[in-house]
Formats: sequence, C-alpha cells, structure tokens
Amino acid sequence: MKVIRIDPFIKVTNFQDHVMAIGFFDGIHLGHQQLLRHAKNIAEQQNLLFTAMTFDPHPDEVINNEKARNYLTPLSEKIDKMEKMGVDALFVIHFDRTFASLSPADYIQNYILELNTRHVVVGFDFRFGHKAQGNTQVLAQAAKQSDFGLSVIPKKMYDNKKISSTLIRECIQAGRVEVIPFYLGANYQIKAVISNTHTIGIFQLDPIENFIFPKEGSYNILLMVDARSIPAVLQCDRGKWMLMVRERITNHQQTVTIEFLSQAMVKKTMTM
Ligand SMILES: Cc1cc2nc3c(=O)[nH]c(=O)nc-3n(C[C@H](O)[C@H](O)[C@H](O)COP(=O)(O)O)c2cc1C
Ligand SMILES: Nc1ncnc2c1ncn2[C@@H]1O[C@H](COP(=O)(O)OP(=O)(O)O)[C@@H](O)[C@H]1O
Repeated sequence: MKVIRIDPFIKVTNFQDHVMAIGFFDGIHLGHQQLLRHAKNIAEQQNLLFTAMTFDPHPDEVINNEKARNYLTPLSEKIDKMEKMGVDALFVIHFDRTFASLSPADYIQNYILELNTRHVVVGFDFRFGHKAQGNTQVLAQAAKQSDFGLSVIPKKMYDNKKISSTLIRECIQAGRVEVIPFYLGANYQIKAVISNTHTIGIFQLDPIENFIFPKEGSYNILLMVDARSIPAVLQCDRGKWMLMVRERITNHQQTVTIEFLSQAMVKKTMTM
C-alpha cells in the first residue's frame, strides 16, 4: 500500500482513477470496515484503484485545541489496518487551520476531482469543509454536476447504538474491554515496550505512541512477544502498568502487542 501525505505545499497530480473512502477512521471499527469493503467491491467491479483518505491529526486537536489526544489506532496502526483491508493507496491529509477553513466546494475541487476520484464512499453522517458545513447532500449534488459516483453507507449499529469510535473510546476508558469485539470486530490491542523487570515474572510496561489506555485496574490480556501469544495479567496502579507473566520472556526493550480480554479479579496488589 502506498501512503501519500498531503499538505498545502504538496500537490498530487495525474493520480490513477480510483474509488476513495473518506473519513477519520479511528479504530477501523465494524462501521468503517463495512464502508471500506463497499469501496473495495466497487473498485474491483470498475477495475479502479481502491484508496482511502484520512486526516492527521484529528480535527479536534486543531479546531478545539485538544492537547495530546489519544487514539484507538495511532496513525502507524491505522496504516497497518488500512493495508489489511486491501487499500491500494492511503492519502493522509495534514489537518491544520488552513485546511479546516476550506469550503466544501474547494475541498471537492482540490481533493476529490483533482485527484481523479471516480467514486466516493462515505458514511451517512460524513461532514466536511469549513465548520463541517458539507454533508452527504452537498456531496451528492457535486457528484451529479461533476459526474463522479457516490455511495453513502447506512448506519451500522450494535445493541441499538451507532458503532462509533467515541463509543469504543468510552468503553475502553471505563475498563469495559470485554465488549469491544462487538464494535471493533476484535479485541482492543495496543503496542508497548517492556522496559524493566521488577521481580521474576513482573515487568514494567511503557506505552509507545498515543494509544488510549483503559482505566486503572487489572486486566486479563494476551501478550504477543517472541512470536508467541501468552496469557498474562496487566495491572495499572498509580499510573504504572505492570505485567505479570508466568512464562519466561527474553524480549526486553522490544515492542510487544497487548490484547485486552477482560477485567481481572486480582485480590492482592503487586509489590514493585
Ligand atoms: C476540508 C475540510 C474542512 C474541515 N473543516 C472543519 C471545521 O472547520 N470544523 C470542524 O469541526 N471539522 C472540520 N472538518 C472535519 C470534518 O467535520 C470531519 O471530522 C472529517 O472530515 C472526518 O470525517 P469523519 O469525522 O466523518 O471521519 C473538516 C474536514 C474537511 C475535509
Ligand atoms: N456505524 C457506522 N455506520 C456507517 N458508517 C459509519 C459508521 N461510523 C462511521 N461511519 C462513516 O465512516 C467514516 C469515518 O467516520 P468517523 O467519523 O471517523 O467515525 P466515527 O463516527 O466512528 O468517529 C465516515 O464517512 C462516517 O460517516
């Protein structure tokens, strides 16, 4: 998969005709997956490239001055997941105040038409352009006028609620990691580094990148390390994440993947 970063000083010209899914896509949850699969199908039917367009950082970091925002999928993780969804090229637009002030019409002209997009795929609640003035109706009008295709994907729900990255963030932050597969289609995963050994079987874990962490507590997890998947317990106490593993781990100071399964009932607090 090609990753094409776009900022106001980079203009992409002569891009191959393609079908483009647009959105922030934090988490690539089941709603996003439905949308991306639809775009992939159309690209295959029409023999076009399958692309996605996302933004970095999140508009709220720029517009609402939200500092050090955490993500379900920080950009590198999102790139991995997009590749797994079969995306041929991912446009990553540097989201800044200049970009945010583009009108819906200018966004369509500069970032849809000039990129040779033949078909656009968005969700029912997609908004774009200055003050989020553009919506699917504006896009539908432009599609008619400028002769590109448009698919608007209906709301994907679970348990009568719209599947959304906000909902998933709230569940994780509340420690309800066991419900995440219903929304994400998989357990919630983060990447971290085993930084320190305290006593045999107890290690300190330091987050890398800006992943959202569950609230303090104890969690049953799977630790992916040394090409193994090891059941373990992760406990957070006063901001420090400690890992209790029964098996031998040699891979210190390396990046590991932690998959959250459920909250653990741990009576005794670990001693550090
Ligand atoms: C050209 C452009 C300008 C935008 N300007 C604003 C803005 O002024 N205020 C805002 O809250 N969001 C703005 N957004 C963000 C969108 O509302 C929306 O969050 C973004 O397009 C990602 O779509 P999604 O949230 O459906 O994934 C803008 C988006 C685009 C593409
Ligand atoms: N549950 C859903 N069903 C259908 N489309 C969705 C759903 N959630 C998001 N989308 C669409 O996916 C794209 C990315 O949306 P985004 O705003 O990043 O997701 P979220 O609402 O989860 O934060 C947008 O086009 C949006 O309309």
